[in-house]
Amino acid sequence: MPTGVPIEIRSLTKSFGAVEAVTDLSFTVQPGQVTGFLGPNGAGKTTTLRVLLGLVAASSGTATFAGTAYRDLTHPLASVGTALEAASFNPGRTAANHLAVYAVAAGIERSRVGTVLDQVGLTEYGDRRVGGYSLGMRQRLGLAFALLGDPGVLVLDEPVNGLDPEGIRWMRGLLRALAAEGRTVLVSSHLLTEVQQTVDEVIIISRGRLVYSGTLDDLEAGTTVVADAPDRARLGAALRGAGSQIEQGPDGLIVTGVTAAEVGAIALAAGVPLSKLTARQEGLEDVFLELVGEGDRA
Ligand SMILES: Nc1ncnc2c1ncn2[C@@H]1O[C@H](COP(=O)(O)OP(=O)(O)OP(=O)(O)O)[C@@H](O)[C@H]1O
Repeated sequence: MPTGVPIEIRSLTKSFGAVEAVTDLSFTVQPGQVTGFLGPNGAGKTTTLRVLLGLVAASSGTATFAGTAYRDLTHPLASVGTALEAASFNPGRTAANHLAVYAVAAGIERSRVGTVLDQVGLTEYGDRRVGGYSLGMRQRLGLAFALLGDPGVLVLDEPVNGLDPEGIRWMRGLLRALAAEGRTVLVSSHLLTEVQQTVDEVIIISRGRLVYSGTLDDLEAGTTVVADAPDRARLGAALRGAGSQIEQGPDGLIVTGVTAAEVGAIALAAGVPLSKLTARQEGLEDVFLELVGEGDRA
């Protein structure tokens, strides 16, 4: 059984002329779990993955597999399986033919072609030309290619994009099973909801910088407090004075970054009687949008 190694991104910066796509980015992706690599469009996910896979050079910093750069891997396809977005397959060739060509070139047993087609549910379509494939079938073929060398690490760019709900459920099961075997599985997406039930860990970037790295559970624990007082302005001033972030909500002040008990204590200390105090679990997507600075657009 292939075992995964950590993916290590260290102080990675990548500029394209005047555009800094990735800035001083550091994170580690551990084996044995599915990690989501999240951020809105243009956040720098694809750039990070392209540097990791040796497709573009970093401006500074490193992106390695346990210290080894992709180009220095002895057997790349057998170590790291990749499916980048918009993978291009010759439309005139069949899926089985495509995979066989790659297998032969990489010295991988031809029997793996049937195995991976089976793994991704394309066995009965293996002899059809890829030109007739739906987006979802192309995604499955991309994954079949990634699995061809039975690698310990999988790097997948937007793998559920284009899949129907049934396909997403299937992909979730497969990725979780691959991680449970000890592989390192990194899955990028611009939608947290799309991968929410698939990932254990999340890395969130925005404008090329890390904004969150940790478990999905910890991310979910973000709470908001709604508080109100007959004298709302005084309550607002007291909370602001204590360093809390507040905004006007329909039924009170929405306070972030503190617990309900802390809001109560701040109000008491300021001598402001409260008329309302409730802790509200934020929707996960709200937390995500807040982190990436798109809360206003939610
Ligand atoms: N080859 C390039 N030349 C110039 N700018 C680039 C190039 N590649 C990416 N960028 C810029 O770098 C930034 C990050 O892009 P990137 O594609 O990495 O983001 P992303 O998070 O993958 O977004 P998406 O989800 O849309 O793919 C963007 O501002 C993009 O315009």
